[in-house]
Amino acid sequence: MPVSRRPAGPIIDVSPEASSLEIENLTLAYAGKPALRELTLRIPRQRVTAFIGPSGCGKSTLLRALNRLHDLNEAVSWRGSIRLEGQDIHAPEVAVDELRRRVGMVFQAPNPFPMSIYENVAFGLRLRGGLSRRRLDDIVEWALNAAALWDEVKDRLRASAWSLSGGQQQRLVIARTLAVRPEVLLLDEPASALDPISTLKIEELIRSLKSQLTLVLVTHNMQQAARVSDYTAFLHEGELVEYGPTDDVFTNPRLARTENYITGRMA
Ligand SMILES: Nc1ncnc2c1ncn2[C@@H]1O[C@H](COP(=O)(O)OP(=O)(O)OP(=O)(O)O)[C@@H](O)[C@H]1O
Repeated sequence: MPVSRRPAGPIIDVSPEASSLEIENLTLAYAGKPALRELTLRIPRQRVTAFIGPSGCGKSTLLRALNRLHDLNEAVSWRGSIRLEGQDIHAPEVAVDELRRRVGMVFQAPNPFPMSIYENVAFGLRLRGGLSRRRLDDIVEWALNAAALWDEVKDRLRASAWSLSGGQQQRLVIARTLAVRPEVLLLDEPASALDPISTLKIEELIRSLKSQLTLVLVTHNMQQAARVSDYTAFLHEGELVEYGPTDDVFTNPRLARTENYITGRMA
C-alpha cells in the first residue's frame, strides 16, 4: 500500500531541539571526486541521530568529518563549516586531540588495544595523567558500567581484552571512549560484525547513553535505525535527501527516493 506523502518542502525538521553539532553547506571531495554535496543539518543534543542511505552515499565520510578524521588525508578537499556547541571545529584554537576526546568514535570492527580490559579503559585517562589510582579505578568501573559490561568483566579486569567475545570487545571499546567523557559519540555500523544478541545489547546501550550524550549512528540496518534513533537523515549520492524525526521518515517519508530506500526498492 503506498504511504501518503506530506508535501515536499523544507526537509529539515528538528527545530524544537537544541543542537550539539551544526553542519552548514559541507561539501567534501576525495581527489576532486565529490562525496558530500552542500550538506546542512543540525544534530540534536542528547538524542540518537541515524545516517542511512545506500552504500557509497557518504555516511561514513560525513561521520568522519565530525571529528576531523579527514585531516590526515591529503586527497580530501572540503568547504563549509561544522560547529560543536557553537564553536567551529576547524578554528585555529581548536586542538584536534581535545576535539576527538569531545567527539569520540567507534568503528565497525571492535578494536581493543593489546592490553588488559582495565588498561584499555584507563588508556585515555592515563594519557591525560594526573589521576590517583583510586580515581582511575572509579572511572574504569563507571565506564564499564555505562557500557553495560561491568558485571561480565569485574572479576577479570586484568585479563587480555582479546579474551572477550566480539560483542564484549565492542562494548569495551565503547567503555574506553566513554571514560574520557565525550559529549558526542559517533558510531560507524557498531553492530554489523556482531551476532543478533550482541547487536541487541549494543542497541540497548545506545538508547541508554542518550541521557548523557549525543549519539550519531551510521547503519545499513533499517530496523536498527527505526529501533534506536530519534532522528534519521537519509543521504543519497552525497546529498541530504530527507531529515526528520525517525517515525516520520519511516512511516511517512516526504520523498519517493526515501520511500524507495526504506522499503528496499533501492539497494
Ligand atoms: N579514503 C577514500 N578515498 C577515496 N574515496 C573514498 C574514500 N572513502 C570513501 N570514498 C568514496 O566516497 C564516497 C562515499 O563513501 P562513504 O564510505 O562515505 O560512503 P558510505 O555511505 O559510508 O558507504 P558504505 O555504506 O558502503 O560504508 C564513495 O564513492 C567512496 O568510494
